[in-house]
Amino acid sequence: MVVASPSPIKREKLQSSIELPIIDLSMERSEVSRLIVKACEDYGFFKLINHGVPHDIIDALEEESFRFFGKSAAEKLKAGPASPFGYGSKNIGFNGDVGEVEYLLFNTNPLSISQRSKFISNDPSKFSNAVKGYIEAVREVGCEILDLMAEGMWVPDTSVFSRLIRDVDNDSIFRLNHYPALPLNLNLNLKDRDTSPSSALGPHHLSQRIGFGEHSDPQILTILRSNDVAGLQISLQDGLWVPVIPDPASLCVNVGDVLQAMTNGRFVSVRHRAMVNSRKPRLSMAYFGAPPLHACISPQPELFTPHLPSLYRSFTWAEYKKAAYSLRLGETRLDLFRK
Ligand SMILES: C=C1C[C@]23C[C@@]1(O)CC[C@H]2[C@@]12CC[C@H](O)[C@@](C)(C(=O)O1)[C@H]2[C@@H]3C(=O)O
Ligand SMILES: O=C(O)CCC(=O)C(=O)O
Ligand SMILES: [Fe+2]
Repeated sequence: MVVASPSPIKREKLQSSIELPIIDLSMERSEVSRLIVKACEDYGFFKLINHGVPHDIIDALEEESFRFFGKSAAEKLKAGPASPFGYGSKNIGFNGDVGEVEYLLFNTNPLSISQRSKFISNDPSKFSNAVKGYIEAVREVGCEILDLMAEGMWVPDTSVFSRLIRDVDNDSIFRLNHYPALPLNLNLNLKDRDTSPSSALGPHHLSQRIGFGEHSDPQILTILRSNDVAGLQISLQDGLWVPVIPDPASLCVNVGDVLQAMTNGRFVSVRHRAMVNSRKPRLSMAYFGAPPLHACISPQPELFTPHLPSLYRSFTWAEYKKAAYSLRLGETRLDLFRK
């Protein structure tokens, strides 16, 4: 029997907020590709500015998302359960993980979005157009970033990564996460105070509650946009969590497990999590670019060196996905595919 996680209240050492590398997509191409490669090697994460996703597309989706999450629980449950697509609350995946989050998960196929929207909105075409418009725009950014990565690593076939998420059979998914603000009684609960001097939690030094527990993303890359509320943290060294400064104008890009394997470990799929630590609700929208199920994933031979031969065995995305979905959120599943 699967047992739910214990209480998500945690007291841990936090490093003060860091500024991730900020990459301006409007800069000169070879410089952008050099900076992206460096960020993916050093952090596995970066922020993208001047990304070209129109503000009205982002605003429309934010508005539609808040409209949905503002509905009554009974109304929202009509869009669930998330098995795997649809509405979910607190339960994440199928293996007992829980967090202070509610979410909508979609397959990025336009037809599937139209059908699902009927259970989500009173104006399904308005909702589905907002989701489709955003996904289309963000996928283009994803393809561009993947091409820039290949160029920056001197991989001759520069579409080797982007081809996988452009494929008509790509298995990409899209997620809207809503982290409700803490109820006032929890916000003021003295026993939840974090007295650690290194706490970066703001003036009240409240202990944090886990919204979305620590994990790496299984896919190729993730593009995440959030409102102006803090919550995302990344694990740079073992046991040290670093809060990411929220910036609604930028997109936060991170390397997924598949890209770590394809780059033979040169890029890192970094563990991250989202906390609920605010009096304001947090909304994040995450595009997870994934290959077709039958696609064969293997490290790029150009990235082998005499000191670093192939680290991972070849596998299909279907094989990897099956392993990921059969394990807990925090599992380091890519290790199962090491040679
Ligand atoms: C516990 C789980 C939730 C998850 C599937 C998994 O079994 C392990 C990976 C989890 C994750 C993390 C990134 C994405 O948010 C996600 C949609 C994904 O592809 O892998 C989630 C899965 C989920 O919430 O269903
Ligand atoms: O909401 C966030 O900032 C992070 C969510 C996340 O990591 C995920 O959905 O995989
Ligand atoms: Fe994630």
